[in-house]
Amino acid sequence: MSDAPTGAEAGKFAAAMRAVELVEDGMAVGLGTGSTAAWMVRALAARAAAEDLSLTCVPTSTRTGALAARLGLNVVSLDEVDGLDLTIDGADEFDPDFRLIKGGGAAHLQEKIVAAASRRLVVISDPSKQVAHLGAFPLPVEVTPFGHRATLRLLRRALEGADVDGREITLRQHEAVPLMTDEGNLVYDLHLRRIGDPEGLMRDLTCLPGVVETGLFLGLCDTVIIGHPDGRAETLRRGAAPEIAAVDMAAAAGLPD
Ligand SMILES: O=C[C@H](O)[C@H](O)[C@H](O)COP(=O)(O)O
Repeated sequence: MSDAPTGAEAGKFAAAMRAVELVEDGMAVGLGTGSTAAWMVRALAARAAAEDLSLTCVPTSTRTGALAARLGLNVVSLDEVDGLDLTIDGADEFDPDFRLIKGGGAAHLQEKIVAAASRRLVVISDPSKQVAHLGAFPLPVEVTPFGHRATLRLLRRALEGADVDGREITLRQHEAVPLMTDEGNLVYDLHLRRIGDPEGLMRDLTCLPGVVETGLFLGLCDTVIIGHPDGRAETLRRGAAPEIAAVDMAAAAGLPD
């Protein structure tokens, strides 16, 4: 049990609560990673227990898998299912075409594989992630540890001709050492400030030897739910008018930790 969330956390909670309403009995569901996705896992666990839902859940990171299993969800690996009905995940940025930057928590490789195996990817967000153009959030690029300095040189060269406003690249650190992803790789963060051509940039980066995956999610997401701190959850769908629903914010106190 926990205190009622405030500020951005309240928005994340509202979005998560609204998103889990999309889950139906019998579904195979992809579980995203991050602080917003953690609200969703808790909300889903509460709903599954209250309604005795039979769900199969595929996590996108070891930490999400541990949380989901601890809260009693039926957790399996992606290779144990034929596909997923729905994945619910957070994002670091989304633009008006529902193009995303993900990977602030370094989980974007597994997240993208799970999203691509899902019929739908629904993003849950607080209002701060909505942007006119991608790129203010540094773009994560997962690379193999082998030859990563050579890969860095290739990344620098690829950015020379790219339609971006910044070109600084940093190696992601965790507790003063290079961060290692769940897949044993490293992450370079590309500080681009503005990405003029996300599709072209993704093509130019993913073809480089040593690059495993980028945090650009293009053409994968069809719905974004923005949670507001006052409990409004705004659902944006491609080609449809936004829908607003009110979420019971008091329900946060009843979620399992
Ligand atoms: O690698 C992490 C994921 O892509 C997250 O979904 C993303 O960073 C958003 O995380 P949060 O909900 O904590 O802002």
